[in-house]
Amino acid sequence: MDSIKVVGGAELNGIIPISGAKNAALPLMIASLLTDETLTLSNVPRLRDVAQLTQILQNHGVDYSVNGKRNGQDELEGQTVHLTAREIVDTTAPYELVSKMRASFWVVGPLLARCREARVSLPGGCAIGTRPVDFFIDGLAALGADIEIEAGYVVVKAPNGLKGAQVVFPKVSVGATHTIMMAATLASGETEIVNAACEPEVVDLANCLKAMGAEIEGAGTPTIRIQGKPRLHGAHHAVVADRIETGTYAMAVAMTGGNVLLQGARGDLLESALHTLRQAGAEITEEANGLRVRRNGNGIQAVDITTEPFPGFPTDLQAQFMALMTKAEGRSCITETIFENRFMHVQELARLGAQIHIEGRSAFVDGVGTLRGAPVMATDLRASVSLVIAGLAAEGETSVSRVYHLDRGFERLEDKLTRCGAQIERISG
Ligand SMILES: CC(=O)N[C@H]1[C@@H](OP(=O)(O)OP(=O)(O)OC[C@H]2O[C@@H](n3ccc(=O)[nH]c3=O)[C@H](O)[C@@H]2O)O[C@H](CO)[C@@H](O)[C@@H]1O
Ligand SMILES: C=C(OP(=O)(O)O)C(=O)O
Repeated sequence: MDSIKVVGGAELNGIIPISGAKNAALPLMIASLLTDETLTLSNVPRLRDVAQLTQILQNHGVDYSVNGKRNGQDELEGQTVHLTAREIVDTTAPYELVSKMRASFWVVGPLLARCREARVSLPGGCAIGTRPVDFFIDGLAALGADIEIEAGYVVVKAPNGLKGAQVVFPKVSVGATHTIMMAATLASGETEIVNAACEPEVVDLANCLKAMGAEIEGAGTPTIRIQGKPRLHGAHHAVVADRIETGTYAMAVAMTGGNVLLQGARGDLLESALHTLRQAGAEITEEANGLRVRRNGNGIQAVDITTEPFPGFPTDLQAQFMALMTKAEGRSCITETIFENRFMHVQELARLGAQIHIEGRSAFVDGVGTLRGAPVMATDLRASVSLVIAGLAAEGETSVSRVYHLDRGFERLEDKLTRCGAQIERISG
């Protein structure tokens, strides 16, 4: 299995292009199931999760093609993909495919809305909590679906089609919001989603659905209203910039020092995280073509954070922020409120010399002067990249194994960091 070798100590200086967001690209690709016309998506990142979802969609009958530019720039740019679900040939999403990635479960909404039935395996995904699907089941039932769980599969049927209704989520869920919003676009009448997720990826999906002919109001607020339509049509949509990749590299620069332009980044998508980074001592400025992050000389201050749904501090940046806090001056308290098991990076950061102890939902990080490189391993995507960030500032060599986690969500990670002066390489093995 491949690993990533990082030799710490170098500052980061230069330009890092920000890719299209994984967490937007995935639901956008799934939206192609809602129409028999072609959905064209540009700025799609080249990631393992995108390849995995492509396989799942192809299994349903989606025709998939890519036409990136065939010149030297191509490898640096997001790809443009065309997805055409002229006919759904199979309404089953099998365990072998769905168990690898949480978001693949979301096909249940479009398949049910378009074909009036679906059989979708219970999902997998990052091991960060139990991650049930009760909100999806209750939401689809509210739209009139009959639902049974059979041998690990969610079997949904709506022989007379879905009917618009009020769907109230007990807790904010990004995936359940995506799924019910997509299903409701083809239901009869109005659907109101109450306590909807406000994440930028929900807004991006809503914008694409609107371009496909859906009528949606309120995306980005806790109440979304959808007027169902008999059919949607093809469209062209560009995937929004990845706010988690943006925050990750901003934290890497805060960690190592230096001066990097995060090209194409949108500050309005991660104000809470940027505010926290400024409090910690990073200088962040908006420029015409992105965000510039600098830290020159000054130390990093300890800051407390609590993860929250958007616009709060994102759980997907918690591990990276913890890595930064391992070298801060003072004690930081990091509280995780979204997932009950998202501190798996703590014991690995400890291998590098970090001082962290956990009390319930909070981790207390006492900054240390020096981290020292070591072999480490992570069990999920953001935890893995937090170890890379720590390795960039550690003395000596850090080797991060289970690189396939990083490949799920970070496009050309080693290349982007190397171009800014980091000593980082992939070791095949
Ligand atoms: C591919 C993608 O976009 N993944 C993101 C998405 O995951 P995902 O959509 O899976 O996360 P949710 O927003 O659904 O999860 C939020 C919380 O709701 C709970 N819950 C959710 C559904 C349900 O039916 N029942 C239930 O109890 C979850 O266990 C969790 O505690 O949002 C998370 C929260 O911002 C991010 O960390 C993930 O990166
Ligand atoms: C948790 C994540 O992904 P997933 O929901 O696909 O497990 C993530 O992107 O950090």
